[in-house]
Amino acid sequence: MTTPETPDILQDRAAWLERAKTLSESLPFMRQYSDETVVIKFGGHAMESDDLARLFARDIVLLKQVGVNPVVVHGGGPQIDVMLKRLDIQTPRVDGLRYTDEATVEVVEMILSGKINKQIVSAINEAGGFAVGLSGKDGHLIRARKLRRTKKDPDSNIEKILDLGFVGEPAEITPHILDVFQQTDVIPVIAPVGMGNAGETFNINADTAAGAIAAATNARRMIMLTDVPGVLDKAGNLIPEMTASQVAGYIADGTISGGMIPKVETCLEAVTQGVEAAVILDGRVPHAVLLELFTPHGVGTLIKAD
Ligand SMILES: Nc1ncnc2c1ncn2[C@@H]1O[C@H](COP(=O)(O)OP(=O)(O)O)[C@@H](O)[C@H]1O
Ligand SMILES: CC(=O)N[C@@H](CCC(=O)OP(=O)(O)O)C(=O)O
Repeated sequence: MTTPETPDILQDRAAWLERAKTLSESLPFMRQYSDETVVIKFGGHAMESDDLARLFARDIVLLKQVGVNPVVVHGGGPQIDVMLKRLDIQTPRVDGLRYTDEATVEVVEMILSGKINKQIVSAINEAGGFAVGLSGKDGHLIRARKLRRTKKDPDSNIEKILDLGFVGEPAEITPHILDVFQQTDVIPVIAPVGMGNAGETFNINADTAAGAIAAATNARRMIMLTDVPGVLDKAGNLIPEMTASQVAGYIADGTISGGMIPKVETCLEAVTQGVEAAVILDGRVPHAVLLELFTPHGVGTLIKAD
């Protein structure tokens, strides 16, 4: 005899069966990444919704639980913007990088190493994980130096040296402290702040820091979570795959601009240095990391060497 609940129960059962099937199908992918390091860059835009930040934290805990070694490197650009505005400090950006004077670098370190880092650590710990927050200063993880970069002056066509103040770049990564965590249940969460030889603090673009850490840890994959579906062409369509020479062309013709420049450059650098694949993904999509790693339905832009 059927009761009024029967259809619901059957529906529930079908839904759970579907979930069990999905889980079972992800087994070969999980095996593929078992004991492998995956560096995940969690961008400031991707973390703006509390719900998404909670889902992200759960996904990171799940990765660790199934034997992957996730290393989280986070940004916080929009959150730094808010604090600088409150303090009435004006800072321009050049090609996606924040000009960083002495007052700004203090705020950058406070927001990245203090506020955001601890928010992510807390979210992962609340989700049942065991996260530890570090900045590039801890354990000499990121020894930094002043960023050396030139830019062509559009009028004279002459390469000019860019002086971005306390913007740094990784000079040397000492992954020793991360190696220690790999043998344990600890999930490292890294703020992109580094120390120079003279003890000065450098503000490092989070994408750049993630790339350097991915290369130094021989990561299998680097995943960049941001607030767009990936790299878009001029008509707004997703570019599913890009090689080094295509990246250069897209930057030159203005298709790729602003914060997307350090992202694609970092991905290229990472794959050139041995990271198997670098992907730019939409962090606003729930479970974007799990979809990318454990299903054949990864979406976004994959960056490959030429
Ligand atoms: N070709 C492009 N495709 C997609 N986004 C682009 C492109 N060129 C520039 N962008 C900009 O880059 C931004 C992502 O970089 P950024 O703001 O630094 O993100 P995050 O905070 O996640 O690091 C996008 O929101 C978009 O405004
Ligand atoms: C030099 C430089 O630009 N540093 C970045 C560091 C944070 C960051 O990269 O955050 P997102 O990943 O959210 O953009 C900044 O000051 O905003």
